[in-house]
Parts: sequence; C-alpha cells; structure tokens
Amino acid sequence: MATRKAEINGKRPFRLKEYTFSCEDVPRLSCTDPEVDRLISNEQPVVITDTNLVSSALHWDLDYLGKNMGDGMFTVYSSHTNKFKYFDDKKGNNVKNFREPMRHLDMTFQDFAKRLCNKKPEDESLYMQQTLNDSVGRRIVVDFLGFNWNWITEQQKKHNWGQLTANLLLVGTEENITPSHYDEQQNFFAQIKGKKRFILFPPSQFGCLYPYPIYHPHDRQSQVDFDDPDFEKFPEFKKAAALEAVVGPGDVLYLPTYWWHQVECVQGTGLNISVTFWYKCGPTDKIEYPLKPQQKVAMMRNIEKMINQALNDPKEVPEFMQNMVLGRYT
Ligand SMILES: CC1(C)c2ccccc2-c2ccc(C[C@@H](CC(=O)O)C(=O)C(=O)O)cc21
Ligand SMILES: [Zn+2]
Repeated sequence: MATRKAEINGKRPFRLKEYTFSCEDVPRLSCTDPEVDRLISNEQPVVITDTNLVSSALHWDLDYLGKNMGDGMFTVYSSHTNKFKYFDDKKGNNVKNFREPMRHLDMTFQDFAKRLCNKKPEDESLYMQQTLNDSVGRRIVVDFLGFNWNWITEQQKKHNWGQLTANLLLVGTEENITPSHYDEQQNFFAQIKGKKRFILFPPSQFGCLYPYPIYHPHDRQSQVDFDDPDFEKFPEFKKAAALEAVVGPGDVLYLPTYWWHQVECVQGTGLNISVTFWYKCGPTDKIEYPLKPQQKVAMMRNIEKMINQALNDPKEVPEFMQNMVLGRYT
C-alpha cells in the first residue's frame, strides 16, 4: 500500500494511505479569521483552530473516561476488518442476503477500556459511538458544560442553522476507518485525542460516488471501495477529486451537510477521541436558480422515496428506474 509522509506544522511525520484520486488541502484558519465565516456561509469545509470548543475535554483519555463515564451501557461497534460501514438495520430485509458488516455491542465503559487495553492486532476492531447524555458521571458533565458553547451557539445563530440534535462521543483505535458517506446535518467535528484524516468530496460529485439505493441498509454510503475501485462498474469515480483535512486535538472541522466524507484514524497517533456537534439545516427561505447541488441531492432522495412507496416493492425499483433513464437520458 502506497503511503506518503505528512506533517502538521512540522510536527512528527505520520503516514497517510494514498488513493487513486487527487487530494487538495482544506483551508486551516484561526476562528478570528473573517474568511471562516465566509466559508461556513458558503457551506465549504474549513478546519478552525483556537475555538477552545472542547478545551475542557483535552485531558480525556481511557483512564479518565473509565473512572468518570459512570456504569451505564455504551454503544460499541465491532468489525472484523478495520472498516465501520454504517448500516440502517431497519432496511436490512429490503436486500436479499444482506450481511451486517459490523456487530453492535453494548457494554460499560470499563469493559470497553479493558478490551482496548488487551486488544491484540488480530482481534476485532472496536469503535464506541455514544450520544453524550445524562448517564455519564459528574466530572464528564462538568467538562461537557465547559465546552465553548458561546462560540458554537454564535455560529448556529449567525448561519441560521436549526437545533443541535446530537453530541456524539467517538472513541476508537488508530486503525479505524469510517468509509465514505454523507449526512444530512451540519456538523462541527471536534478532535480531542489522536489525529483523524478526512477525505471530502463536494455534493456536486454525487455522480462520481455512486451511493447505494435509498432503500438499501447502506443508504448514503458510497458503493465504491476506495482501496480497490471497480472502474468498470463506477467509471465516473475516475473523475473524483478530493479535499483532505487532518485534524488533531483542539481542531474543529466544519463539515457541511451533504458533503461526502471518509474518516480515517491516523496510524501511529494512538487512541482516538472525537465529539461531533450535529445541527439541523436552516430553512431555505427563497429558492434561487440554478439549484445548489445539495438541493438536487435532497430532490433525488425525495423522488426515490416516492417511487419506492408507489411501487411498494424494492425488487421493482431497478427496472422502473432503468426504463425511465437508459437510452432516454443516457
Ligand atoms: C462509524 C460510526 C462509529 C457509526 C456506526 C454506526 C452508526 C453510526 C456511526 C457513526 C456516526 C458518526 C461517526 C463520526 C464520523 C466518522 C468518524 O469520525 O469515524 C462521521 O461520519 C461524522 O461525524 O459524520 C462515526 C460513526
Ligand atoms: Zn458522517
């Protein structure tokens, strides 16, 4: 596997996997830079430094969390590979012989920490993904309340976003990869420990990334295996051109809604801890033409949902869609 040296402001080099597509850097700016507001208003990704968004949590590590996360059960995913491909189990029976690519376990934080400490390279990879709620211990609540809510609430209002829907705590090991997908919310992604590499594609490259059908459990995920792309089946993937951001402790990545992202914990940077801040998108007050790519993706999703409801049988959808397009719009 080809890798290349990468550095963050001259710090210790670490190795990043190389892919078939080009990677340009996402801008990395201080929160005091007015360019940050312009990029967020234009729904362009940007790594924002000096926000102090999660400074009150930069001391979090496995030992501290083990002592303070309380004895509630937490959601942990386990995967035989190092990939954690999201799936919607409610759509499992829409696709014949769908195999779940990772197992959903529930365990206390202490159990999770113990399994991480005793983990051998051949063991399954583990990824905790847990909404921060009131089941956590008092000191975690104090750290959580210490987040820079002034700054992020100011952003939410300035850009007319909807409500904060979830703070997800993510704790994983350095080999974990979340394959390319898009979400339908605005996301401020805060890195607490270790480094994460984001490979981003704009919503305008929807045609290069071939998402699964909407009724598929892997809805919103790309069908393309970045490690071994099938250019016969996915020829447009040759035209994909990525943006890349490596975030370290204290960095915040603004990840705009509908932007494709693959997220890789960076090898050699140890335990990985992140917190996401997901917000509902703001209302579209006035429709302007030409429509934005995000709006077209939302339209395609609505049309696919309508067709699925009208046909009422997933097996009939491929032929219907092909009859509508092949030889007529291709
Ligand atoms: C893979 C995992 C653990 C998972 C399993 C099952 C259901 C949901 C999820 C889920 C949701 C978000 C993330 C965080 C991040 C990716 C990353 O940081 O790895 C990301 O994609 C984002 O912030 O939008 C990670 C996960
Ligand atoms: Zn995501």
